[in-house]
Amino acid sequence: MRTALSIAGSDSSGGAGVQADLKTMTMNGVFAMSAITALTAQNTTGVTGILEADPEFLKKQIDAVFEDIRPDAVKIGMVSSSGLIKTIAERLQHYKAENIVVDPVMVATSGSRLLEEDAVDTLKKELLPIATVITPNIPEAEILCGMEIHTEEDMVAAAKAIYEDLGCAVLLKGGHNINDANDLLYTKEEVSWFKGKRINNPNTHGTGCTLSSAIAANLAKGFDLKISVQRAKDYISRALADMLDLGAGSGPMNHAFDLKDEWKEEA
Ligand SMILES: Nc1ncnc2c1ncn2[C@@H]1O[C@H](COP(=O)(O)OP(=O)(O)OP(=O)(O)O)[C@@H](O)[C@H]1O
Ligand SMILES: Cc1ncc(CO)c(N)n1
Repeated sequence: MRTALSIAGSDSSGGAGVQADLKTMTMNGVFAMSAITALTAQNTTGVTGILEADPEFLKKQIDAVFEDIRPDAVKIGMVSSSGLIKTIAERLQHYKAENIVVDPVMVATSGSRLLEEDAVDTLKKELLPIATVITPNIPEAEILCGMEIHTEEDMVAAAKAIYEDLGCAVLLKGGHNINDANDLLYTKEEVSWFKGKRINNPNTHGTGCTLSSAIAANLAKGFDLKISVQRAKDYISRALADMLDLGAGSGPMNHAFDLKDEWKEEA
């Protein structure tokens, strides 16, 4: 069985973070493991507390995984602060990890900061350049490239600027657009659009975590990046279409839908 590791924060309400990652990876047919960067006390209405792991303990978790069950892919979500980012980058390079998907999580859907402001530079210098692909949403991409994004042309220009600055493929997510949910993949070879019909579901807590984990799971199974992104997009559309409605705020997606074997198959 193929394997994947989520390096991310815990979401007590189960919709985002490590909990979303493990559900998504399992549904996509890989064995899922975790190294937790931070505990959050969180629900659909917001984050009420954050307790970071210390970098030495995060290192122990990553070492425990790599020295026993080497992951075929690694997804990285909430990294919280510079010390944790440096530890992750150093360990992944040490183990020559492959298929690294970084979701540069900065602010939760509810508005709480999940990355310290002064850690953005460390993220850009140390972690993003070693990624196979990064998956910023529009506000995150604006911070990474310093330009405003209003149109699809702006999305192409921003993804190009980030690619040229950091050297990693960029999947710029359009989930924050009003009318559609079109994502743009910018790689060394080509620019591809993944067109998505916007599903009228306000419960989008954890969409970014789910998409990046589904990409990692499909890379782990041997699909190339473009196919992995398409399969991940199909997965998230299916999960959103279930219209689960839990909690008072932006609720989580359903992952426990009837499983088709095609979600699990390897390349
Ligand atoms: N209402 C929707 N209908 C269809 N697809 C959506 C919808 N909302 C988001 N998506 C898709 O979900 C994925 C995640 O996108 P989004 O831009 O919402 O990420 P994010 O802001 O990082 O998520 P998070 O809310 O977890 O921080 C993208 O593929 C996006 O196109
Ligand atoms: C722990 C955690 N990671 C990521 C996100 C982004 O959705 C969140 N809300 N919580």
